[in-house]
Amino acid sequence: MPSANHYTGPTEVSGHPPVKSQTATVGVLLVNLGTPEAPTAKAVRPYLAQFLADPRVIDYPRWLWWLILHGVILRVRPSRSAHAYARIWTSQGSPLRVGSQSLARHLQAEFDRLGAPVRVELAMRYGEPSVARQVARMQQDGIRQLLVLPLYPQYSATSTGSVIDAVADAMKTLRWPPELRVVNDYHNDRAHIDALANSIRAWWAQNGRGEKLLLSFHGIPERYVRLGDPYHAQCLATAERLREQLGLSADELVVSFQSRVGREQWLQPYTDATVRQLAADGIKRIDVACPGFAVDCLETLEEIAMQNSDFFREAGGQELRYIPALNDSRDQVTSLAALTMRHLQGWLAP
Ligand SMILES: C=CC1=C(C)c2cc3[nH]c(cc4nc(cc5[nH]c(cc1n2)c(C)c5CCC(=O)O)C(CCC(=O)O)=C4C)c(C)c3C=C
Ligand SMILES: [Fe+2]
Ligand SMILES: [Fe+2]
Repeated sequence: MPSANHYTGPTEVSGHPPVKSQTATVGVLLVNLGTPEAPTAKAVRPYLAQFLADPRVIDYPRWLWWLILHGVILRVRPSRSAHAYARIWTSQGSPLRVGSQSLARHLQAEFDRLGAPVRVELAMRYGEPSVARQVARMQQDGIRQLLVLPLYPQYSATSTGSVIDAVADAMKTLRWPPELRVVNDYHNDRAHIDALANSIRAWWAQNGRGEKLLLSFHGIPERYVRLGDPYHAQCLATAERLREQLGLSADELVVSFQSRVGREQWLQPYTDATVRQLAADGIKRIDVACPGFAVDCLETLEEIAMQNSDFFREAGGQELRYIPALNDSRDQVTSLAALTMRHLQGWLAP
């Protein structure tokens, strides 16, 4: 296809076989967190070892953290986590992997439909397929312009920042790296907020509305925010935009932070304490959405839909209903395609 991306040369370098003429396309690399290969302690251990050794995730002095990680955490957490993964594992594998792959396929189909010469691939920050593997593969296939889209709507150094590190490391290994762009966040993107609002409205139309809508975001240590991480502010901004779009009063919407690990203070209010408090306040039915997760995973399907649902009922509530993530829905695909096209400006022929 003749376009700004049509790469034809060099066809011959003196003394070397001709380089095959090929149509180079722009590459879009979706990156999600990663997930174990199986819901077993044996498979969860190396996943957690890589994840929790990342200094972007836990910034304690390396030697001290190494002792705690290998001496304590990796002895107990893998079997506990494996048990949680086993509750949500599907016949096709981990929901995070299955959902992310499906989203990548749908996004590729959308670019094909639009006639945009864009190649979409998926990488995992931890585990396989790694960022390094996918970047190298795309470069070998002639990708000369690469847009990285971390599947995290809100920027945090612990998530998006860590993806940027991995991409930078991958680039270091290439003699001729592609031109590079990175989507930092899309927490306030209009089409994204519309997609979230539409999915919640559609879910209410089918299931009725609870007394409160709880938006639960993944937490991070509160100290990281004090050091300059914009994550907290971006979560609150997403929640506020969503509240406006849904036409809810401040009282009808509650924001909380989940998935705390360790003893430090994380962003508050905590989700588990919040659902218990709502039940103690006499609320019988709450709906929970997790707008920080592009795709359903352990943290939504197990921690929210199972664990926190139990907490709510144990504290006197009747029903906690989880509203699924956007996953590979039409709205998610079109909003991410539009976001991507904006970031590709100048790389695609008009
Ligand atoms: C220990 C520190 C952690 C920080 C900081 C953190 C930030 C963070 N995580 C996500 C997204 C996901 N996290 C997931 C699982 C998960 N997260 C942590 C720890 C931290 N996360 C652990 C140890 C785990 C593994 C499971 C467990 O043992 O509890 C997942 C789900 C993965 C899956 O396989 O389904 C996601 C997604 C974000 C967005 C974020 C910062 C904003
Ligand atoms: Fe996490
Ligand atoms: Fe969790």
